[in-house]
Amino acid sequence: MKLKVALIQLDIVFGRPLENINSVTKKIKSIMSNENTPDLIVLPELWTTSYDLTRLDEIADNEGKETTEMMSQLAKEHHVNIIAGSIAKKSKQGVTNTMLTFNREGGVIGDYSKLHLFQLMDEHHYLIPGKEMGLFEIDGVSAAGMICYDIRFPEWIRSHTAKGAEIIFVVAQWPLPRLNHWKALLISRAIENQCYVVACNRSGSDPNNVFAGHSIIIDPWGEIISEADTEEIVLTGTLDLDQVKSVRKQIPIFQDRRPDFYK
Ligand SMILES: O=C(O)CCC(=O)C(=O)O
Repeated sequence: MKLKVALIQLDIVFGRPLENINSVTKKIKSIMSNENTPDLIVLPELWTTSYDLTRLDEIADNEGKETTEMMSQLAKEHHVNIIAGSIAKKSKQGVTNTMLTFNREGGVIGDYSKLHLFQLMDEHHYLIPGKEMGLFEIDGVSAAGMICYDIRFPEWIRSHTAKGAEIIFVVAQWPLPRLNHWKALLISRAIENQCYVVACNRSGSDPNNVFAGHSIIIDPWGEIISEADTEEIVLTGTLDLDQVKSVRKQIPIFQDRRPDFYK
C-alpha cells in the first residue's frame, strides 16, 4: 500500500482568515489540476488565523463550521483526503487548536485538539487543551495527528503508535531558532515508533516569530524522504506502508517493550 502526500508549506497572513482561505483554496485546486495528484494534502497549524490570539473572539471559526464546509467541499470535488492543518475552533467551552481531517468523500474522519499548550507563545492564556486522542484511519491506514509542541511528548505519540498508528501527521508553526529541535525530535519520533512522520510547518514570519519551514517526510527507519527549505513550497513524497511492517518485524520493539515497568 502506497500513499502519495503533498504538504502545503505556506506563509500565513496574520489574523486574516479570508485571505488565507482564498490562497489555500487556490493552492489545493492547483495541486489537484496536475497529472500526478496526491492521495492526501496536509496544511500547517493555525493556517487561517495564525497566532493572532488576542483577536480570537472575532476570528476563530465557530464550531469549525466554515473550515468544515470549505474543506469538505474541496475534498469531495477533488476526491482527495485533506488534513486541514489546525484552526482556532470556537465552542461554548472556549477556543481549541483543532486539526480536522477529511476523507475523499468530504466526511470528517479526525477531530483532534492540541493537548499540550505552548506557554512560550501564550497559548495557555487564550486556548483550552483537547481531551481526546488523535487517532484516525486514512484510506484504510491507521494514523494519528499531532500539533507542533505535542512532538516534545514522546509518551503521547507512543500511546498512539501502541494503538496501531503507522503514520504520525504533524502540523506546526515551529520557530526558526529551534529548527535543530524540530528535526531531531521528528526523526527520533519516527525511529522510536518505527512509523512514518509527515510534518508540515509554515514559512514566513508574524509580528513575534520567524518560522522554520523545513516541512519533512521521514520513513520508519528514520531516513528523510523529502525536506523543504524555509520558503513556500508544496513538498511531496510517497509513503510505502509495507516498510512499517518490515521495520517492525526486523526490530520488534512493540513486542519487546515492558510498559509495566515504565512508571
Ligand atoms: O516546542 C517548540 O519549540 C515550538 C512549539 C510551538 O511553536 C507550538 O506548539 O506552537
